[in-house]
Amino acid sequence: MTGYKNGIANGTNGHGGEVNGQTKNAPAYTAIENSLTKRQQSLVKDDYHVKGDVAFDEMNLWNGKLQYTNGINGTNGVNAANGVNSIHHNSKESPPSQISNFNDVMSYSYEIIKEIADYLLEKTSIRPKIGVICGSGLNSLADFLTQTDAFPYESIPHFPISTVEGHVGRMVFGYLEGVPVMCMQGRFHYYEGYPLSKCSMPVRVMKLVGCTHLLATNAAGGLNTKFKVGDIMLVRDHVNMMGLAGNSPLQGPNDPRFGPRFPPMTNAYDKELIKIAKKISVEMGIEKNIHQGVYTCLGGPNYETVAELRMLRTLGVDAVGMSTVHEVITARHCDLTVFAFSLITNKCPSDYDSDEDEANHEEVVSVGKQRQNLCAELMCKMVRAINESPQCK
Ligand SMILES: O=P(O)(O)O[C@@H]1C[C@H](O)[C@@H](CO)O1
Ligand code: HPA
Repeated sequence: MTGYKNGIANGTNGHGGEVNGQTKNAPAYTAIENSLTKRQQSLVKDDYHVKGDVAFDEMNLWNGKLQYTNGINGTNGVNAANGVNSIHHNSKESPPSQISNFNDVMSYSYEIIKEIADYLLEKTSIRPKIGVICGSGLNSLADFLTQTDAFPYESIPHFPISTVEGHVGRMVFGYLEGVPVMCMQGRFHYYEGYPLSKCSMPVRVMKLVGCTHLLATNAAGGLNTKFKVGDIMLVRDHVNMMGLAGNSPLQGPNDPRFGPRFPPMTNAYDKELIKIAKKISVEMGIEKNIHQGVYTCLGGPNYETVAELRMLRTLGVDAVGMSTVHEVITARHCDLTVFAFSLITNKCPSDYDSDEDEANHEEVVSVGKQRQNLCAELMCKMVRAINESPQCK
């Protein structure tokens, strides 16, 4: 709790935020806490008491420089965390002069990404072919790796930190089914305050480290009424809602060393790998629990309204989450072959009288844990199949 509590409390000790150009003292944590309903309190407790230190410290890291330019900035919105002292400090990351929800591609130039890749390659002798991203509740996929070298994100130069419960926050190199892989145990989300280019920056690191494939997993809400909680959806395609609204990880100057200015996306998810996954699901006897479908990523962190869920269904979306799409776009831009699956952790109600529980992160993480072995088995078999495919040779 220290991070959140101290952070806000420091605000009252003369370190206010600035609202519409006026300095205001931040309210004490207890005042905020008291104004919440019991249910909100428990959600806040879960989110901030577990990871809050990290989330707030990450903000503190940018102490004095924190400016959201996406409609909430110092001049017409909130300029928070002025004067708040940092508790933990990721000294490797140079403070950005501005946090923009639009983009900071320039802060992750080819040279910086190469520096990160070289740093990792210097510290491990493993040379991964496949990059894996673990979704919420699916961190234990990395526990199946052998001969591991693990790097907490705060130890990697220029790396952000993962602030979400259920995301460990480290890059693990090792062998899965004898195949060299690197695995993100915890990813970065837009709602954590990182621009999309920063969320998907590790995919470019995977590329420069030598990976040819990206395997991404996520937790998602099931819109397709055929999907049950615990089922797996092989991602056939996505609808890039955030991109349609003008927010892309590729926004800004294009560096052709990564890929072309205008990359196609019609074959974003490799068809052959989807076929292989279906075959594997038959071998595993879980074909009834495996579907194919369309995923979309929304900005979060709130879950969707009924009207939004209805709209998404009308658009042909089968599962909704808060990640993956920008990672896949970044991967395809630099010509990684992509396979992704969603674990359906909750159903999405389509009417106001639904007796489904409201979506909540505890359930998401808990279903992830219940299905982690199944997901890991599928992942292991996919890695083995990819390694045996001519593409990977
Ligand atoms: O990292 P993923 O996409 O698996 O996590 C999903 C989306 C949010 O981060 C979280 C919501 O419960 O789960
Ligand atoms: N909506 C958005 N993201 C999610 C959901 C959901 O219902 N479940 C898990 N991640």
